[in-house]
Amino acid sequence: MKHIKQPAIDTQIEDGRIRTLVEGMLSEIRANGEDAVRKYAADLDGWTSDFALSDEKKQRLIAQVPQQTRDDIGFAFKQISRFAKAQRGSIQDFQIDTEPGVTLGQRCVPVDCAGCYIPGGRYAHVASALMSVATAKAAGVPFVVAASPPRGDAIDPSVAYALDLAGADVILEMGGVQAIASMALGLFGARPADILVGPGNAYVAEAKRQLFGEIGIDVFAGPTESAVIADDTADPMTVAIDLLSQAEHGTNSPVWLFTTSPELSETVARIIPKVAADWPTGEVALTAWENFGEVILCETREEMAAVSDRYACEHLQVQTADLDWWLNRLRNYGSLFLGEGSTVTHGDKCSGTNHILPTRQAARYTGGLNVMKFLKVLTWQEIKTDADPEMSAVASRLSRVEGMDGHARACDWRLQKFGGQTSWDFEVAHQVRYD
Ligand SMILES: NC(=O)c1ccc[n+]([C@@H]2O[C@H](COP(=O)([O-])OP(=O)(O)OC[C@H]3O[C@@H](n4cnc5c(N)ncnc54)[C@H](O)[C@@H]3O)[C@@H](O)[C@H]2O)c1
Ligand SMILES: [Zn+2]
Repeated sequence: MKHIKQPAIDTQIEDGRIRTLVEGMLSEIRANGEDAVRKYAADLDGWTSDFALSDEKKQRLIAQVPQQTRDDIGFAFKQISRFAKAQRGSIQDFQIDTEPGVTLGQRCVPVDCAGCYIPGGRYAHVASALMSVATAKAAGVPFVVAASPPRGDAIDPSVAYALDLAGADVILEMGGVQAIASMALGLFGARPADILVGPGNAYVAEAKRQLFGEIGIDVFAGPTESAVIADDTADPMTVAIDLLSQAEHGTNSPVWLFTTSPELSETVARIIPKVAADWPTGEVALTAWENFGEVILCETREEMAAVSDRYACEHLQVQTADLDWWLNRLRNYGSLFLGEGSTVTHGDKCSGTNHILPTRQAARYTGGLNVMKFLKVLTWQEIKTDADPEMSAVASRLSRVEGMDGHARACDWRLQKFGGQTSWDFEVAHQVRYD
């Protein structure tokens, strides 16, 4: 494997700066609550109005949304909900009788309240509003709080429409770390969230990371990443456009090309600046390409697969002759886009799979947002008093192997009470009981 193009910037230094800054903001908000949030919203976003979006203002915003946009948001909502509901159907409650009188079960119970962050700094992330809220609702979450940074004197009207359509119960016009903290702590009349979901910039992703434990989070969904795997059958122009289209997310959005074709790698690197020349967002995309773009030339498809799995990219496109081989072989990615007909934009906006996906190699251990993230898989059991006593006898003996005599006695008591077996002198227990 050979690096044809390397990134120009070291992300480690930036990570340390953001970690410290977010730590300070969260502790300030814990100490001074809503006052601290108001200060950050004013300083960072120039916002000094109320945060909770009133019904009257929401209706005014929604009225501004053109019919075509409503229809398109409706289309995306339908696709995303269909996929999410199919996911919900794929995980079931069940119970199983493992022995006579022994029943074990699983129940999938949604969290009470989800906090959904919808980014809105550089772009109005309309689709993100659907991805999080519609998925939470498909999972059966009864109460959803959403927060999105205001753009001018309100959140984006199309975001307001999408949030309303998807069923958000409370909407906060607020962005960044302060919005994440407000949803976690239940400030400004919002219920404290049990889980925080949604993508965001490096500050937002870091705030979620630091709050994890105290509150659930979906995934580490920071600045967008994209990679293309291409062999010599791929069209260099399609590859260049696809890489640039995702680099558009922000100047810290890396894009990677893994290829076995020296010609393709050379052509793509050469044409990228020319392709971006007339894009309205070309400067952002090109800066991201310069700062973080990488091109890696591999000897074989096996080596490409290994490199790709190591990068564990958020979005992964495959433009090769042998798509089935790749689908079966690849193990680490947030979402996979197979063939030249699929591009990340399809999944980002409306095809139906979720676009809130793991970044920074988190795809090694998790997929993206899905209904399961909002569900707790709870287990239960009923061991009948006339069940085979062996269950209690084994539990008792294993407890003593571990040195836990109290645990053992909880079973010994039952063995004696229901099975007539004695392995312990029950005199004291009887005395206490009949005193
Ligand atoms: N991983 C995913 O699934 C996924 C999906 C879509 C978008 N994204 C990412 O979401 C991000 C959206 O970023 P964005 O910035 O446009 O919107 P954002 O809403 O995430 O962030 C805007 C907020 O950041 C805060 N902020 C800005 N500068 C700050 C500073 N110096 N210190 C503290 N806080 C500051 C402000 O309060 C502002 O409201 C992009 O990085 C994009 O790549 C990721
Ligand atoms: Zn994207």
